[in-house]
Amino acid sequence: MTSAALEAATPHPVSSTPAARAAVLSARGLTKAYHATRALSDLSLDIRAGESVAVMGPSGGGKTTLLHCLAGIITPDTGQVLLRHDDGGTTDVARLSDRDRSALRRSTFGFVFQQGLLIPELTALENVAVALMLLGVDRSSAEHSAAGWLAALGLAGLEDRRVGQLSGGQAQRVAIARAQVSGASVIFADEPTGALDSGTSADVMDLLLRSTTGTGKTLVVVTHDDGIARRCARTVRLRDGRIVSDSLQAESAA
Ligand SMILES: Nc1ncnc2c1ncn2[C@@H]1O[C@H](COP(=O)(O)OP(=O)(O)OP(=O)(O)O)[C@@H](O)[C@H]1O
Repeated sequence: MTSAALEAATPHPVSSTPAARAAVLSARGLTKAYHATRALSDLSLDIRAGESVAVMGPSGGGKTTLLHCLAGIITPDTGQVLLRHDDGGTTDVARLSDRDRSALRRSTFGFVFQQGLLIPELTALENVAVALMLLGVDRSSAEHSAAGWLAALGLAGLEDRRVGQLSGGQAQRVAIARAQVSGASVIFADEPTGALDSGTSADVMDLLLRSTTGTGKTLVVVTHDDGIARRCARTVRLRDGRIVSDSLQAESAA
């Protein structure tokens, strides 16, 4: 697979001009508590367009809560999540209605989780195409785009397999395709390789990076795996809902 093939499969390529390196997502003073548990504590973070950010730290440190706030899956108790648009305008994701946050998640964000969240009754092709059909794209066009993404991720020939007939690594590649087929510009991944062996994990992570930051998109990955974090350009460590370190990798895949 070449990056040209990936770009060809991307229906809405994202600009990678220097101007696009401004923060695409800015968390400002995020606080989130679950009863007596403070999951996030006055947390601020800028994520630049086109960067890969690994979010690490001990269990219970607030990684998933941060990712869910950034992605508009949940709202913080206080603070802002500013999403910058191509025209320079911003939206505070934390202040949108449930309905608008759902629409934003479908159009602008993509998600890859540990289990892939694929629908077992559907084929690989249908699992990817359904993301476009939910946006109103007709079935034939959706399946055409889905087939392009599957091919770009090395899954040509497996389009008609159901999820149970795929290996863990193949299923995660389907999930990567589904996360991006709608033209999402920011991809969120929570332990995307957590269920894979180390060799497969490295391959899937490389594909995730090449298909996202490799084509100008932004990737935020929650991981416990140092090997995955080292492949990202930047690592942010959380503890007790606060950022305790934020560092750039000297060398990385993105
Ligand atoms: N829905 C919830 N209800 C109650 N408490 C929650 C909920 N979600 C998270 N928490 C608590 O908030 C804190 C942060 O959780 P979070 O899942 O963000 O941490 P994490 O760093 O992702 O942990 P892990 O590495 O174990 O997945 C933890 O103490 C957790 O128990």
